[in-house]
Amino acid sequence: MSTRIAILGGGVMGGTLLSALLSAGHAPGDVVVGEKLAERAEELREQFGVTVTGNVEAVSGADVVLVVVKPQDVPSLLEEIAGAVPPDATVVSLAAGIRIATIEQALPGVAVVRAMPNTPALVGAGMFGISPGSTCTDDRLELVRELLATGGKVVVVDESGQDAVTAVSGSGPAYVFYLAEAMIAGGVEAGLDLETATTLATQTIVGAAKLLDESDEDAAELRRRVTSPNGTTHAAITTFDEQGVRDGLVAGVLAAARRSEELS
Ligand SMILES: NC(=O)C1=CN([C@@H]2O[C@H](COP(=O)(O)OP(=O)(O)OC[C@H]3O[C@@H](n4cnc5c(N)ncnc54)[C@H](O)[C@@H]3O)[C@@H](O)[C@H]2O)C=CC1
Ligand SMILES: O=C(O)[C@@H]1CCC=N1
Repeated sequence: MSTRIAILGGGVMGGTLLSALLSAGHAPGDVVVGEKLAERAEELREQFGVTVTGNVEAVSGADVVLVVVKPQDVPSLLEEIAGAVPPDATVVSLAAGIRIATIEQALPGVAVVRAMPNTPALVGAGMFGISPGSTCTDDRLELVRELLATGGKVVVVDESGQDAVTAVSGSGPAYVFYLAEAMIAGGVEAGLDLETATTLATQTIVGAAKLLDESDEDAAELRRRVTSPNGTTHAAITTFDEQGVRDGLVAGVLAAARRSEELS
């Protein structure tokens, strides 16, 4: 039998998951969205042909409930759906910093999975780190893995690793966009027009990411292969090191992990 899915919160990430699930062949009739903004609800109905309704109605009969509202909206949402979630449903929270224990306390007896997504899921190239709750069986975790895999790659980590996952892949797309902004700015300063600099930087990041993904070599070796002795890359990397760019990036990732810990 097909899996019935409720998506609570149809914003950027909820809409992304909805789109990924339907593209992967889940029937619009098997997905119900709970979205409180009337205008957004209408948009989702029109674009995807799914039912968009209240949260309580959305979770009734669901096998899997995806919680995709902002972290600060999670406690009241859990309170709202507490009596309505089927006892054999699996609840997946994608909200940054919300602990499994918090959800298990709010929904006693219900199996929980915590997941950290990222925005490249918008183009089917997302990264999800998922952690099973105390009563989540391997079968349920596998079902959640399969559902999220429609939007990208999925790794299973212990919940204690979620702050690090958030720091590397959750926030990570922003680091790459930051690099892109800097490469474009450098290109313009070196004499290119903005459009050309943007095309060069974008395709370079896409190509390097693809090479890193598909090559058997690690990042350090791939970098070494671009770097001729005393050449242009050497000049750039030496300057990055002198200016503390690498250390700054490592410190930034650690700051994100600490912030994630603070927020939960
Ligand atoms: N955007 C990102 O890069 C990432 C987002 N996340 C997580 O995904 C979750 C959602 O984030 P976004 O989609 O970016 O936010 P968003 O603001 O675009 O979407 C949230 C949606 O939930 C709706 N909503 C709020 N309260 C509701 C309620 N009680 N019932 C039904 N709908 C309700 C809002 O109207 C909105 O459409 C957050 O918890 C965030 O931590 C996690 C990692 C990355
Ligand atoms: O910046 C944030 O707090 C969220 C979590 C991961 C990505 N965005």
